[in-house]
Amino acid sequence: MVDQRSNRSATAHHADYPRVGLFIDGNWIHDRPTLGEVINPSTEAVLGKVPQATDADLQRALGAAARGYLTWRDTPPKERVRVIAGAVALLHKRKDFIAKVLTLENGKPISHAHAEIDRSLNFYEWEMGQAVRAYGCIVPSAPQMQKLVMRQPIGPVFAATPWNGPMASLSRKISAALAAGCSVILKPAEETPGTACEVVRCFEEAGLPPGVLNLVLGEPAHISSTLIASPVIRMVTFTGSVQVGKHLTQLAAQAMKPALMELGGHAPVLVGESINIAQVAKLAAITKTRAAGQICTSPSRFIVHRRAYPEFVDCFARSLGELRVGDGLDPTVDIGPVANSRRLAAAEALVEDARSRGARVVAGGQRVGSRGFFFAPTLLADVPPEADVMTSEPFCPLAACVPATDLDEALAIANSLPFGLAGYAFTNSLEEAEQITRRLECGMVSINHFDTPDADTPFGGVKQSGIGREGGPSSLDAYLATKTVLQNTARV
Ligand SMILES: NC(=O)c1ccc[n+]([C@@H]2O[C@H](COP(=O)([O-])OP(=O)(O)OC[C@H]3O[C@@H](n4cnc5c(N)ncnc54)[C@H](O)[C@@H]3O)[C@@H](O)[C@H]2O)c1
Ligand SMILES: O=S(=O)(O)c1ccc(CO)cc1
Repeated sequence: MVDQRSNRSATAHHADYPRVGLFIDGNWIHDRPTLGEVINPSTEAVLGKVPQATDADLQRALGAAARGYLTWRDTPPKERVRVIAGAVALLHKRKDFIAKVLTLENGKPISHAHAEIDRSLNFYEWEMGQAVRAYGCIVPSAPQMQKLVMRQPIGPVFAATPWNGPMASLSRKISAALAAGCSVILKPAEETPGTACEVVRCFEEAGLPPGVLNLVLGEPAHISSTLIASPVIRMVTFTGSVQVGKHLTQLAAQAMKPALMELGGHAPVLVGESINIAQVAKLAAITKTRAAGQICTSPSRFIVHRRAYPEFVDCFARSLGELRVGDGLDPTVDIGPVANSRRLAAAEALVEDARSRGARVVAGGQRVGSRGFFFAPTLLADVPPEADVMTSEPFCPLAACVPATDLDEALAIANSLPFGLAGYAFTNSLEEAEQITRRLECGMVSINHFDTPDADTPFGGVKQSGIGREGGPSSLDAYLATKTVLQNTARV
């Protein structure tokens, strides 16, 4: 996380943490005023400093992205793939180091950091395949008239990415943009810039031409408004909160630019009556607490058949209680800290609000220790619909449980929010599963497991959870513009 308080005692850089810089037109820039410090959420120690791009830096990044685009657009797809593959090879080679950087700045357990890197590498592998298959088409026509549909890279892209998946989110975006032939100005989260710098370094060393991938850091609102308004930028892609997503979409609309938005959710989990309750509860505890509950697809609202409810609540609470909270660098730890003191305060407030409205706190409910931003895996039962946790994304290791009498009631609760990203259901009834997949208002639904889309399937939300999809067979669509060519082949 970035911390602008000036009273921190430790200022030395952590030995395993890279120096954070801006990367513009193929050059690293470090000598800029400090925006804030990167803080290890497990220890609250300072890891490094975040340099703040000046307005001149932003203009240089725009100029570089414009030139980089012309080079990369005209680079044959097979050659683009060769360069991306070189970067991927370096990412593989440096995986242990990058995983440590990711855990230091984000807090997630080191094995989860490795898993996030593996997942990210899949995104690059998938988009390399897509790069050579960005086919257009030929439309049947009359003699001497050719009707062609070409798909060309849309142009320089502005990509802003969050701290909760410091590598996965930016990899989704730059893998597709670079495969399509676009240049990119990346603004990673100021909280987790080290991982982003390491990824960019791999592309630099793999021979990506200058200006094709640029990295800027600074005041997010200023960077976004400057870059999105510039005629150089042709497309905006963001992963983060609904609130910021709406703001960036408005900026994009003012400049008539397409926006790909992967925003928040509040994932419902429908639990039927005839399932293996202990098994599902254990899986729920593990999934709920991944990234300390700070994933947009985190299961949040457990809507449980009334007859299974008491046993499910018991088993879920027990499974949460068995998980070990601590510094992610300790390989025996299951759950790391939340990202910052804001998230800790948010978790405490959600628990207090629910408790004051009559909910039962059946596991956790408070912070752990006095140093680091640790919050106990928490389960709230019998949560009334008016409690804040039932309507606002918790983004902490906190699950809410409510009973439902039948599927109609469960679906009504699940669909009652203006969000629709992930949804989950556990049932052994084929009929129920069919109804749930059809009626649940969300961009993805997993039945009888908690997995979320990998590179090969589309990922994105409905309602306020976003616009557009990442991954899957159409992953390059957002980064390509369609051009129709009507060509009279007769002599004129
Ligand atoms: N969907 C996701 O993956 C995701 C990721 C992070 C946060 N969130 C949501 O956001 C909530 C608040 O988290 P927070 O306290 O870190 O939020 P925040 O709004 O203070 O900042 C979150 C991130 O958004 C970025 N940001 C903020 N304003 C921006 C702008 N104008 N342009 C570009 N980037 C901008 C920041 O750089 C920061 O990294 C969470 O509770 C969660 O609901 C969602
Ligand atoms: O830890 S991961 O599951 O890889 C992950 C991916 C994306 C994001 C951003 O929402 C967070 C965590």
